[in-house]
Amino acid sequence: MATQKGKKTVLKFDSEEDVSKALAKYTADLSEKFIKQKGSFTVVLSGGSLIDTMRKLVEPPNYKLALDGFLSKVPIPSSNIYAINDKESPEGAAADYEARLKKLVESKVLPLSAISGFPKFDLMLLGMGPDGHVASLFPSRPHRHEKERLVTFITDSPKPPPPRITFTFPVINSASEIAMVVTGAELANMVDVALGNAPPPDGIPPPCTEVSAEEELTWFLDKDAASKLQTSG
Ligand SMILES: O=C(O)[C@H](O)[C@@H](O)[C@H](O)[C@H](O)COP(=O)(O)O
Repeated sequence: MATQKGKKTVLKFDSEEDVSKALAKYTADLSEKFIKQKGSFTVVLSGGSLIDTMRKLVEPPNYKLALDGFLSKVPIPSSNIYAINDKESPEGAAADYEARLKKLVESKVLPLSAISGFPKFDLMLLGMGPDGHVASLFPSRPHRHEKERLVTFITDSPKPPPPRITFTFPVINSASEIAMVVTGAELANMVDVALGNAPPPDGIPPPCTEVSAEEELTWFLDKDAASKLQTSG
């Protein structure tokens, strides 16, 4: 298990729709907070179904909330969006992304964590796979243990597409806030493992058990994903 630095909160909702609404408010509220604090809001978005679950940020009736609290305050010019350079090889794309991250630190867009010394994002929005992978850090791949680099890559991801780049845990766990957005019954067993209520299936703690945020890690679960948690959990 991660040496938990910040708080850990588990939120359970009746449906994925309710998760989506809560996630929109959570994101808009954090945007309000960080914009007030420092005039910027830095967010990392993982792939997968999370992107669809973010829909309420831009759908009515949440749209007004999201507009007032998020989109109007951080109209995101395309120059502020850092997509992966998929014209490069995985190795090249990882090096390119790492170089861009270092430039954001040099230009003071991203601070360094006073705890870890790694670049510190305000918010990371992450999903989790049934094997307990987070971002593209997979249980069976050594790069999950990378402790120096900011961005690494694999060419044989167990989840397609095979070539991927990913933030490493030193960067992920330096974030102020992390939302683990997990919905669906097929993830219920791994949620139980991730929250420390059940031993990992093969005795090796999967990446999801290593996630921690410097301020708060918040799990957004629907009823199905939370179905294995003890009722008091
Ligand atoms: O696939 C990606 O882009 C993400 O890096 C990966 O970590 C994803 O968040 C999980 O695999 C959950 O994906 P689903 O929510 O689509 O199952």
